[in-house]
Amino acid sequence: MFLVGLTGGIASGKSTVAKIFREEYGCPVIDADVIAREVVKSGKPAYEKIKSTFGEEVLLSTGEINREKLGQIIFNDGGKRKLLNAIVHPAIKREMLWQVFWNLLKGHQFAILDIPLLFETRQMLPFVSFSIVVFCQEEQQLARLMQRNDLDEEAAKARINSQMSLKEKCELCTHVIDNTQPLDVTRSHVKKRKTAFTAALCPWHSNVPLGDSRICLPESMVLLDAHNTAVPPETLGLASGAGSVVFAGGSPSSLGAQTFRPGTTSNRHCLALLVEPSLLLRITLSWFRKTSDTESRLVKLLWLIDNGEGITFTHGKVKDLIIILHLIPNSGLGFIKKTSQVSDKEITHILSKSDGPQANV
Ligand SMILES: CC(C)(COP(=O)(O)OP(=O)(O)OC[C@H]1O[C@@H](n2cnc3c(N)ncnc32)[C@H](O)[C@@H]1O)[C@@H](O)C(=O)NCCC(=O)NCCS
Ligand SMILES: Nc1ncnc2c1ncn2[C@@H]1O[C@H](COP(=O)(O)OP(=O)(O)OP(=O)(O)O)[C@@H](O)[C@H]1O
Repeated sequence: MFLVGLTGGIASGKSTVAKIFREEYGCPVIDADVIAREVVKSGKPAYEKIKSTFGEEVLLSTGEINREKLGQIIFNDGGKRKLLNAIVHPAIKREMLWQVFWNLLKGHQFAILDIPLLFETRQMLPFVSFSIVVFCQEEQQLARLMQRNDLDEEAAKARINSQMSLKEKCELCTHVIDNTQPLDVTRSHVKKRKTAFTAALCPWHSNVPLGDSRICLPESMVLLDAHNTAVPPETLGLASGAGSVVFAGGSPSSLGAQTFRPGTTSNRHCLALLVEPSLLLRITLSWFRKTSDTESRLVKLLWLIDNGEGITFTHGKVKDLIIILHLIPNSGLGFIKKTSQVSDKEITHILSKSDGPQANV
């Protein structure tokens, strides 16, 4: 599975384009604005922090956040905006990764992440393989924003100026969708992009971008086991291409971090086995089936993804089957590591008995 970041300026047409992807092509769209509303609902941790940081004056009589009031504050004060972002953005990122994971389980080959601040915060940038900027002219943006939100020019400009300019974003993205014309023209641009993304789907392992620092995950990891002896060359290539940090060691408790030196084969004591997402999925699903407490397991899994950590099963004679669930652009899902003696059949058997992760790496 790969992810496509959809961004632009305020009111440049992201939601309009996202709707076309979703309704006309059935693409899953994960919308940061929608999530941003969910995570600040009354009672949620972010809500409590907003209340204590900004005071009761940003609440409605119902107790919910007064979005208009909070908007007036943060779009006119960079310091306050930073405060709000620091409260809300981690929760948005977490929920986005959660939804990405669900879409993966549903078998979607790619998902669109609609993120207005993709390039400003850069939080989700490491996860996207492509980025689309929805572009329109400055005067169109201003007019559309004033009309849609019923804002005067000054208020609309404050919102526009709180973001990176559209021109700058166009230089950072991989694709631009021109939304300066009537919607039918925009629709035809979306169609072209959809076709390009579908064409980008190829066997997951041959689709890993090597050496492109912009779209590789700097923090992507491969887990290596010091007791094993062989490193498949493609794994080395992948690791070095992705600028990976490699963890090496003999057991989960003795795993120590060491930086992988791209291009060297000096770290001989390891076996990192890449498997197709379908196998990973089967393993993951078999794990979920075994528990009535699926939700908390998923939360934990998400945490592990979020933190780029692994999961260790310690059932039976195999002690170090380690599954790394780490989203790698273009690559499917991540890495699985197991000891060389274990066959897939044995893994299935072990997992059928396993009661889930016993220790985190
Ligand atoms: C300030 C809030 C309460 C205003 O709510 P309101 O309903 O008026 O606007 P809405 O949430 O629909 O956002 C509209 C657009 O404003 C822009 N925007 C929103 N927050 C920000 C921000 N912190 N910085 C710059 N632009 C922003 C985006 O382009 C977004 O699409 C709300 O936007 C918010 O909670 N923002 C912080 C969370 C955030 O950064 N959201 C953007 C998604 S990453
Ligand atoms: N091609 C177009 N022609 C005319 N109006 C358009 C066009 N595209 C979008 N609009 C209008 O412009 C406004 C902003 O569009 P939209 O809500 O899609 O922007 P957005 O980038 O998602 O905004 P935000 O950053 O606030 O989430 C809407 O009222 C929409 O109907």
